[in-house]
Amino acid sequence: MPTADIRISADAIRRSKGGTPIVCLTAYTYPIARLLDDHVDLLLVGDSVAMVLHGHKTTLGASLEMMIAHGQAVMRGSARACVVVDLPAGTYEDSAEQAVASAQRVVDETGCQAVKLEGGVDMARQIAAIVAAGIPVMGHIGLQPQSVEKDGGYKIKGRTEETVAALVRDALAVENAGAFSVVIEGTVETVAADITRRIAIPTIGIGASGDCDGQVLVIDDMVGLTVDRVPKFVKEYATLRRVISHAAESYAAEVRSRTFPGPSHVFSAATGKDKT
Ligand SMILES: Nc1nc(=O)c2c([nH]1)NC[C@@H]1CN(c3ccc(C(=O)N[C@@H](CCC(=O)O)C(=O)O)cc3)CN21
Ligand SMILES: CC(C)C(=O)C(=O)O
Ligand SMILES: [Mg+2]
Repeated sequence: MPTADIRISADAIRRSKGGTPIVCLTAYTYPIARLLDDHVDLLLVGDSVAMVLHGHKTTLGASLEMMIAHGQAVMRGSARACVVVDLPAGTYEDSAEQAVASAQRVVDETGCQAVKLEGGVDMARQIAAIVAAGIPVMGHIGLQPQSVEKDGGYKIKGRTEETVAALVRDALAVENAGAFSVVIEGTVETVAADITRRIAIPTIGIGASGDCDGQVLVIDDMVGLTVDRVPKFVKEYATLRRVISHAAESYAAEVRSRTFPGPSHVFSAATGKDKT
């Protein structure tokens, strides 16, 4: 079990701009949180959980209940990392009141350090209201997966002058609304680097720029567990697909040949180990 409950706060993340890059990964489960907690600054319970663990086609399959259940699992498995939980689509866009109610429920039921929501100028009121309620907010601009249907796919942002200007306006709006940091996803590299220089809160890049103040990846992508095609910006540091497939192949062969269970996996009457 995790011991010391001295977590990195959202404010500590905010103050770390300009220092060592911020290390962030998504986490959705207790064992993965246990394994990552020693190595990262920030664990993001992303709404990507709907796709990665639940098999939904898009992140629009995430619900507040799903995010809370995974947020609780990640909090149980971590002690040190700052834990941020995504607000899923349909739980914050309508009004500041709806956004505060959803954020408050996530924090009350999980104990996480902060929430994240997608949007810039269009969500500034929601961000400001959640911050005013005492809950730190991480912004998310650029490619916004919750807008995949409106956008007609996962399209890289900032390829035209107008979209570059819109990205800068979004970054400034998120900063001015009081967010402690902002994810920049799927943008032209120079635009993310430029925004990083222009705002005082840390930028966390994903498919954005090495000049961002930190980086994030989906954990299953990073360890090579994603079975569907991974985005171009992913680097696989392991190939767990292969490890799991080989383990299942060996297990199946041993069950069919009656090699498993072996003598050490069964209980004999003599030792009494099978008595209850
Ligand atoms: N496993 C996983 N990892 C992720 O990083 C991730 C998800 N799932 N699901 C939600 C979003 C979607 N993501 C993506 C997916 C593809 C591109 C991408 O490479 N887009 C190309 C092709 C666009 C198209 O097909 O039209 C581009 O050039 O824009 C970017 C981000 C990132 N997020
Ligand atoms: C990849 C990050 C930024 C995310 O929003 C998610 O995993 O849902
Ligand atoms: Mg997300």
